[in-house]
Amino acid sequence: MIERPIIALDFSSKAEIKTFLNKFPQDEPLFVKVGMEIFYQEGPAIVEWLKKAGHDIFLDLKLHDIPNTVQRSMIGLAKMGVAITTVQAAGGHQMMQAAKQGLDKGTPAGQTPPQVIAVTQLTSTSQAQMQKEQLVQASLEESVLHYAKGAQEAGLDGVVCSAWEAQKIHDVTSENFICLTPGIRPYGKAADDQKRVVSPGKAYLMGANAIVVGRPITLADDPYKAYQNIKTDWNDIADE
Ligand SMILES: O=C(O)c1cc(=O)[nH]c(=O)n1[C@@H]1O[C@H](COP(=O)(O)O)[C@@H](O)[C@H]1O
Repeated sequence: MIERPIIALDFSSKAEIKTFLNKFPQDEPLFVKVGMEIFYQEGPAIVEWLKKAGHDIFLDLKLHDIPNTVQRSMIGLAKMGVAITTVQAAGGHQMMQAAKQGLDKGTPAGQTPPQVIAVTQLTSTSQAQMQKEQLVQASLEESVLHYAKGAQEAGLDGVVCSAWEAQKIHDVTSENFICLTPGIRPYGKAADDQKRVVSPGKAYLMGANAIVVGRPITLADDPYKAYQNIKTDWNDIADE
């Protein structure tokens, strides 16, 4: 289990991230998510800068391409020294294997390769939407479980999913197969564009191994307080 909530740094510039992180104690190492929004603005330098400040990085670029392209991209990504990265499960078995091979090949000697997890069905997707837009006849849960089994068979470390699916994923894979869950909302907070939302404590009870939280922290009046409250909810139940 990753005890710190992973904070999604969904900002469009380093300056905005600086302002945001200045609201946290400067000696507190965080686990942060660098996603497409900031990565496409600032490039790998943002990862380097956050690492230097002592933070662990989840680099979420959701790779999805032919196996050769994904493998070669992962060789480059592995040099950035991040803890976790992502691919799209829909890219298929061979692509996921290629991602893992690329990370193993690209990781400098003596370092541990990043863990790689597969995005299943986005937490902003509802079952009705999935069936209509992706022309999938299965239920959303069946689709997520199918992707999770495929990711495990391809040698990946886990999946990104909603907490609603986490326990069943563990049942069909293993207890240590990572279920990293976004779509986290403390009780009473707006779901925004998310469809499958769960509170931090409930996510733990439902089998999540890690939570990713963006707007409930980044848009809070007091981000550090919001972070601490979420961390307490997530850890308190986990400690019981
Ligand atoms: O891969 C992700 O991180 C991800 C997958 C998913 O299914 N749903 C999802 O919300 N995310 C990410 O998790 C974060 C959630 O942000 P908030 O909805 O603001 O808490 C965003 O950075 C999303 O990109």
